[in-house]
Amino acid sequence: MKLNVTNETNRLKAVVLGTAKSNGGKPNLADAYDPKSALHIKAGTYPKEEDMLAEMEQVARVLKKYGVEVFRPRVIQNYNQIFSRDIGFVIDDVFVKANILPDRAQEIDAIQPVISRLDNSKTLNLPEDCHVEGGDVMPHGEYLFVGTYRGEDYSDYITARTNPKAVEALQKAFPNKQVKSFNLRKSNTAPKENALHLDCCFQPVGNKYAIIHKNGFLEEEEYQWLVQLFGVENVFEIDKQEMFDMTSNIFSISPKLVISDAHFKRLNSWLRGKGITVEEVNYREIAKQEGLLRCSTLPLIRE
Ligand SMILES: NC(=[NH2+])NCCC[C@H](N)C(=O)O
Repeated sequence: MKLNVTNETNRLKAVVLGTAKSNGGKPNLADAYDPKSALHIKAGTYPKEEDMLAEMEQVARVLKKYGVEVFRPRVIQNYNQIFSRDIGFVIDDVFVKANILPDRAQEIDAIQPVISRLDNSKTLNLPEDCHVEGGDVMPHGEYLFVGTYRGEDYSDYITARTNPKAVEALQKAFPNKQVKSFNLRKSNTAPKENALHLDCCFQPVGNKYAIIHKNGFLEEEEYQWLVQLFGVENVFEIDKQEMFDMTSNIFSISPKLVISDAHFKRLNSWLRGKGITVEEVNYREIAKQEGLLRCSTLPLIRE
């Protein structure tokens, strides 16, 4: 299989879609690794497997409708495998294995059948002390955008998943790309103050647009840099509640076609106004675990 991903929106050909099968049910509060899951565990509203399964089937159906080849992970019993995005990522024709949160380390085994189809020279393992998850990594033509957390207290945050060492290693591994990193706001306890990954507060869409949440960025100038790159008139700014709802975490099948949540009324009508077709699904239960459509997909081939 020849991989190819150079941006977030080119016509999608092949993708891994996570699975909610045997996801292990409601974790103990102490075992939650993001604040939004913790909130729902406490409130007694943690999502049920059957509901999440049904939601993810809607996405599978849309992908198939548009002729996308869909791979699913092998099911590991009682293990959360919904958010395939984070376990690895494709940059150009290279598959990079993520050095993910130890709680999620087994997830990669489940896509071994996909990895084994790749040329060995086209897979990359970063050194163990380079922490990185796919939700923080976005190729964008000549650029590689990477969400990170640069604070000295990095290790206090279970919500900080990509460290500056990984940013450096990615720059070394992809010398032809200009790596642009973004210091993201982290909170272990307040989901509205937590940009868990870059894709929780930013994502390019269409051929020149982007969705963004200012408060997700710790450095004003890094936020401004993105706004200038896309042009202020092409940027859809979302508020705290919208970030909490995961509004930046839609998924592009092509520059003219996205999968979005039916509840994102404001975003969806803005997208349609830009000539983009919006396939709506219901992903409200998945969203309770602080991830959404981008997080549950791992693109392998885009045109
Ligand atoms: N790319 C993403 N934003 N992924 C979301 C992952 C959510 C999952 N609950 C975690 O904390 O790891």
